[in-house]
Amino acid sequence: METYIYLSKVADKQQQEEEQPSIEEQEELNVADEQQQEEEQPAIEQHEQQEEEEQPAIEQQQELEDIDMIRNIGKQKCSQMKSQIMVRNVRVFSRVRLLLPGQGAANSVVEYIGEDGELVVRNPVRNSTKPGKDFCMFKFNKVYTPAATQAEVFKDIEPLVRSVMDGFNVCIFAYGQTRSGKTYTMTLFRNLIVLLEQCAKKKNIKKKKKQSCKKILGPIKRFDGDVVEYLKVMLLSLVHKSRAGQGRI
Ligand SMILES: Nc1ncnc2c1ncn2[C@@H]1O[C@H](COP(=O)(O)OP(=O)(O)OP(=O)(O)O)[C@@H](O)[C@H]1O
Repeated sequence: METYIYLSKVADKQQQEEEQPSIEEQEELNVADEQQQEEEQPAIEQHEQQEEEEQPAIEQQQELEDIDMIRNIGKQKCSQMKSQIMVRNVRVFSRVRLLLPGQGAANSVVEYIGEDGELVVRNPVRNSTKPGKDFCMFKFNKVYTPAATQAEVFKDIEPLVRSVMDGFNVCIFAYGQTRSGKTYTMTLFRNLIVLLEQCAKKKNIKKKKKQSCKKILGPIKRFDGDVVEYLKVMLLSLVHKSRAGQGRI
């Protein structure tokens, strides 16, 4: 193999020497080249000038394409956001109430509270004969431990009030068995009323926002009683309407 390469190299060298033009021939070739270049020069200049003239148009076209692309991305993002909002339209939070005096810790059925909304409860029927049925896991948007304060819960509800001020319809309600802490949690609405009142009084705020706040506050103020009671009445009337087939929740 090595011998073959060597021979081929020698042959190549001989061929190159034969193909090499003489000095006179080379000079002739150079002159011809220069002549050709001179002839082509105006055409090249014309082409360059044309490119220069077309450049702003190309840049403009590019700009328009970029704007189109940004718009399309914007539209996609908007529809993505819309679907995300739809998915997150209903949020379910669970609040585990602390045990009240007289309720022994042994009676608690809560086995595990995860940070991502997992809640594992134990079957209160002891010595269940069905294996695998002793524990049940639920998934919520968030689970508040018995240590969670009212302020912590309110922090998550507050953005909903802000969206009410922006004109969105929001419904918050508590559901659970008796003495599970619904009224206790709903007293947070007193804080919401304070927020709405502040919004309605603010000077540097949009007219639409002010109107939304006043619209909600109006019937609450006219109600002769506590705000939580007002909300209970509202919810109850909705349930009655729904039962009578006149409306729905
Ligand atoms: N997170 C909590 N921390 C401290 N005490 C609580 C908590 N949640 C509820 N409680 C107390 O538990 C008791 C029952 O709560 P609450 O009255 O809110 O229950 P409820 O679900 O509204 O009951 P009902 O359905 O009978 O109206 C009250 O004495 C309340 O103060």
